Amino acid sequence: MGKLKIISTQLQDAKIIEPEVFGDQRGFFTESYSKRDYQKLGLNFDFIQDNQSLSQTAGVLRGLHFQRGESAQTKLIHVVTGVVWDVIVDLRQGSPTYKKWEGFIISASNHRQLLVPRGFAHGFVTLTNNVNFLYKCDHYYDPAADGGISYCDPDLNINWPIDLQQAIISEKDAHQVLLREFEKDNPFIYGKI
Ligand SMILES: Cc1cn([C@H]2C[C@H](O)[C@@H](COP(=O)(O)OP(=O)(O)O[C@H]3O[C@@H](C)C(=O)[C@@H](O)[C@H]3O)O2)c(=O)[nH]c1=O
Repeated sequence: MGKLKIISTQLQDAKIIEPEVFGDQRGFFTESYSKRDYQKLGLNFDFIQDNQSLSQTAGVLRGLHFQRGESAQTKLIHVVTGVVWDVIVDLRQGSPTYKKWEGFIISASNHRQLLVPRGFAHGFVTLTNNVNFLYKCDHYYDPAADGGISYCDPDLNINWPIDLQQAIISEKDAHQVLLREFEKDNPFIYGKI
């Protein structure tokens, strides 16, 4: 059992969590997730899918992604090798932080976890080679509800800490629509809160 530190962010309901890390001459040990301890902090989620991605080089940009409506996912993310700049955007109409974004350094060495609430878009860019990125989700992958918006949407104006011309981006993410176009076709990405 380790002590968890929970840190608020500028965005409503999004949290940074710092698990206790026990270091010794071999390296370290940490409980990367304990349902019981998270529940004690009011982080009461039923995580049912774990995902891992490897990004082989610095400059890989993934996002911005979310699942719509009933299939929306809470994500609990962390990094086990390397460093990312992670960004979240509150897409919940009615939220006091609707359409605001915030970025965080999440790395293997800072052990930080980011709790991304349902109704948020999520993305990251790798700042080192060989980034192993892990996240838990509380809803299964639902390709029919898969949603994405452009990482360079001028209405969001995300200040990515890299040269975007050099970024390595999937075909899908290179062609994501702007939030305002997405919302025209899908008036309720998540619903009003
Ligand atoms: C997300 C996901 C993808 N896939 C498949 C679909 C596709 O063929 C392949 C690669 O998917 P993508 O290109 O969407 O992978 P990626 O761009 O890494 O997508 C991820 O990006 C980050 C930012 C997130 O927030 C995640 O929720 C997820 O959307 O994996 C699954 O089978 N299950 C899943 O849960």
